[in-house]
Amino acid sequence: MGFEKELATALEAVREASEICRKVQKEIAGSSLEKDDRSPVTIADFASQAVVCRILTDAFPNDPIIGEETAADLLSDERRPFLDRVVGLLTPANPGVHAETVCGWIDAGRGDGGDRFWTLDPIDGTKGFLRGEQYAVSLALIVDGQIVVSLLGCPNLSAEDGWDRDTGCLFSAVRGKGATLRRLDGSNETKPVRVSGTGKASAARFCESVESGHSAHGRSSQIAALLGIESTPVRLDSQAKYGVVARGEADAYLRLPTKAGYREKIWDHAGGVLVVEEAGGKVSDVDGKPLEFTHGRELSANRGVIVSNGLIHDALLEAVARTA
Ligand SMILES: Nc1ncnc2c1ncn2[C@@H]1O[C@H](COP(=O)(O)O)[C@@H](OP(=O)(O)O)[C@H]1O
Ligand SMILES: [Mg+2]
Ligand SMILES: [Mg+2]
Ligand SMILES: [Mg+2]
Repeated sequence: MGFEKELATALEAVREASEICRKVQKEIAGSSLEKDDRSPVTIADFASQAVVCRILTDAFPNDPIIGEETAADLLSDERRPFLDRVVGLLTPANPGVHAETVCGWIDAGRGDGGDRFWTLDPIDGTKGFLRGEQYAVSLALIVDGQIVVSLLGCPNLSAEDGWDRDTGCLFSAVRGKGATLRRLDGSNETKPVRVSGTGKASAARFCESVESGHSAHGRSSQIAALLGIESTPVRLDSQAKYGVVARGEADAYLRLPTKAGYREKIWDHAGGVLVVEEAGGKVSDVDGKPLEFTHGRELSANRGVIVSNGLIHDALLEAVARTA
């Protein structure tokens, strides 16, 4: 199956959501609040989830969506002004839309898994978004446990080679059909995406999370030292890290477990994984096992994530094991 309709619908959804995110990021002050787990969320996270869920549900009414956000975080009286701002972001494209309708769109992302479902991170890297740095809109379709379509909209990641640098870029992949880069505007010009050819682990350029609470920075420098790597890792937020490995600007992305018990969420990876794999790279957990997208909202069978150009993957896993 070619998944043409799925890809076209997902491209439209990620583009529309990214446009809203860009608009909010220009006037970000006062646009965020804290969730029960103390992590930040902004009006753009909710608006992005609403837009993507609306577009997906229109096109594929039977497909469940597992999204990060829930409208429950907007429903107290004191948060009503915040909800009204989310509605305001959706009004230009949906004149007269009501708060209840918007909450319904957001909660279309509360689906369960199954044989065929979508997973959505409406803004991955919310902390980066708030700092004016990298973030991504991440969307993937999973069928029978396999990611078959994946997209990463990266509004603050420059497109390469003469493309307008301010446009941002959009990675996509369909299983068996390769990975592709587009500008984030309406243009449909595409470029193939390929990982680097770096075969010597000592020459590897790492990237990792900005947030040391999300990935153990100390351990990644031990791993780099073991491999004889002298360059310092590039730190950037969000699944944009998958994008930079996919297009060969970095050779590996290490996400090393921190405090015991944290399980990675499927939406923090699904959009990036297939882009890297279809670009010729490899993704596994720290034990070398493939990521399993068949256990609901979490990657509960995996610990950490190692992403590479493929060529240096075994060397990375060996060094990871030696620092365990
Ligand atoms: N203790 C933890 N360990 C690993 N990841 C965590 C974490 N706490 C939060 N995260 C996840 O890290 C994601 C951001 O990753 P990165 O640091 O690569 O930008 C967050 O996504 P959101 O920003 O969508 O909430 C969040 O889901
Ligand atoms: Mg979050
Ligand atoms: Mg995320
Ligand atoms: Mg998020």
